[in-house]
Amino acid sequence: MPKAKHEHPPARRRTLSDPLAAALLPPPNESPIERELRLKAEIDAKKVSDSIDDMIRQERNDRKKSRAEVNVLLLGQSESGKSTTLKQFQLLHSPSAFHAERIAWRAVIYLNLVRSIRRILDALEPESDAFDDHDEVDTYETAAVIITSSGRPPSAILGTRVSNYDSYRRRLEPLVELEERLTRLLSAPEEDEPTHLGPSRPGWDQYATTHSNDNGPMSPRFATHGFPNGRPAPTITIPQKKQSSSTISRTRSNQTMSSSNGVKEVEVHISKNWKRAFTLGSKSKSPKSAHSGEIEGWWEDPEDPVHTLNACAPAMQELWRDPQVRKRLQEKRLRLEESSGFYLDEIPRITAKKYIPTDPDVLKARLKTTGVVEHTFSISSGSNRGVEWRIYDVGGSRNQRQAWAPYFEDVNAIIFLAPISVFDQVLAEDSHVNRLEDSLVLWKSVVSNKLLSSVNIVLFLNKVDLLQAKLEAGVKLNHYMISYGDRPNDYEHISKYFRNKFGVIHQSYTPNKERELYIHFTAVTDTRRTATIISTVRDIIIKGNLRNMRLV
Ligand SMILES: Nc1nc2c(ncn2[C@@H]2O[C@H](COP(=O)(O)OP(=O)(O)OP(=O)(O)O)[C@@H](O)[C@H]2O)c(=O)[nH]1
Ligand SMILES: [Mg+2]
Repeated sequence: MPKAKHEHPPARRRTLSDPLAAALLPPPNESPIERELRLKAEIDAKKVSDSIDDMIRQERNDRKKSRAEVNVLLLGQSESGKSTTLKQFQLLHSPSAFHAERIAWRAVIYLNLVRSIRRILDALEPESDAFDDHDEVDTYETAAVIITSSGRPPSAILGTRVSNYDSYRRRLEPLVELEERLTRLLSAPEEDEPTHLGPSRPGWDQYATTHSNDNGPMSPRFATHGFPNGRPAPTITIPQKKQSSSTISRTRSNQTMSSSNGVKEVEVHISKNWKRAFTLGSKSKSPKSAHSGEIEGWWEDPEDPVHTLNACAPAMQELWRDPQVRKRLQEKRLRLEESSGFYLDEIPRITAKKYIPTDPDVLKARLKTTGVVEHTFSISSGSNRGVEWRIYDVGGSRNQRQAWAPYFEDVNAIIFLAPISVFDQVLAEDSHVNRLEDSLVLWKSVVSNKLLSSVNIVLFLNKVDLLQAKLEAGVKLNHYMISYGDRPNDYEHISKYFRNKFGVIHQSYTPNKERELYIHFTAVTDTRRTATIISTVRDIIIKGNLRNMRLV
């Protein structure tokens, strides 16, 4: 029943050209008794209307409950740990699917390793010092290069010479071609900056499975050139939901634009197809069969990258362990350990012919997200039983952020990731912007967003392991954040400081003063620790959701 019909007629005069207004006007010459009866009838009618409204609301809530659906959006700058958090959700709630995909991460891990080696070699290059000024701040994707040469001691500028440099270059030459090959495999050939995945060389094509493409249209490359074996091409799969084609093309063109700033990196849209494409389907069906040796594996294929890696392993190992190299990296403030460099400590294992990525390897594999990746799973135990969770993982770099807004409307909760170890780093996409400052600005814009006012927000102050390591290495926060003053440069004080800084922004800018903010210190690559946090977060989200539904 339309509400307007039961409201008391307002005192102001209504125009009689409005038939509804005319109908609601009190009859002319109404007696006091008639007026009393009319008002009573209106009050009764309003009661009926309200009870109908209540019923409708209840029905809607019941419907929501029976669907029991929770939409969670992972937000935060690039490299904040969103995709890693999604992997942890997968590992916790669909472990068999996660494990089935492990082998597909091999290419990414290889590329991460090869890029780390290349970055070391570049850093050792004697001429590189000549260009080492402010505009040359290293902004490679997985870079952990922090600051510029300004203020460095002259010894650092001149640099330690690595006596075996030429020999390393020569012995590791095959990796140059391998890096290109892997990049092409994981990228689209027609774009300067890779944005999606696809085998690009005949030797690699055979790694694709013959599954039909169940996840979207053929890629332009497939349409133009075709693939042998009628194999489907992996495609960018930005969910269509609420996204017009213009949004999608805008996303794409922005991705291309970002290459113009000289930042070369692999951007890969994680899709089922991509994972299938690199499951080495025809040769090895699963890690189990590879172990059991029932069927021959990729290691018997001379085209497989493992052979180049395996052959270069001793040289890689020597390079990484060379004290002169370590010294030079220190001078250049290159902290590879913080990014994909962790594979450098595991060279023999990772380059082994029958290497199968472990869970921690997959969690550490770095693959930049473009577009929005959706992952759905049901929780089969505890108070969340039967709830369908839909988690959206977005690309966090600046040119990706315009794709977030369409997801704000339906979201129940946001997990915002702010890495707090990055206080001395600059953005990969803009070397003039401090990463932590960028996170704070982004945080402010999310918490102040009116569309999100009733959305539960959980803040992950992430990468605390790296923060600890950095502080232990003597990096001073107050060199980068003057406001920190002369407080102790230890984890306890600094973590509190960050908690407070983010908390105050929420308090000051939230449009909903009732909203509680949940803050966790996280290292999302750590499975045990993250599993506990995830289960707490799940409960918070479910409770908050029920509370919100009652308020509908
Ligand atoms: N040591 C450590 N590494 C982390 C942590 N969180 C994420 N990483 C690593 O940081 C890198 C970037 O993480 P991602 O999850 O890919 O970052 P993202 O937010 O999805 O980045 P975009 O897709 O570019 O938006 C990966 O190599 C992760 O393994 C952490 O808490 N500790
Ligand atoms: Mg990501």
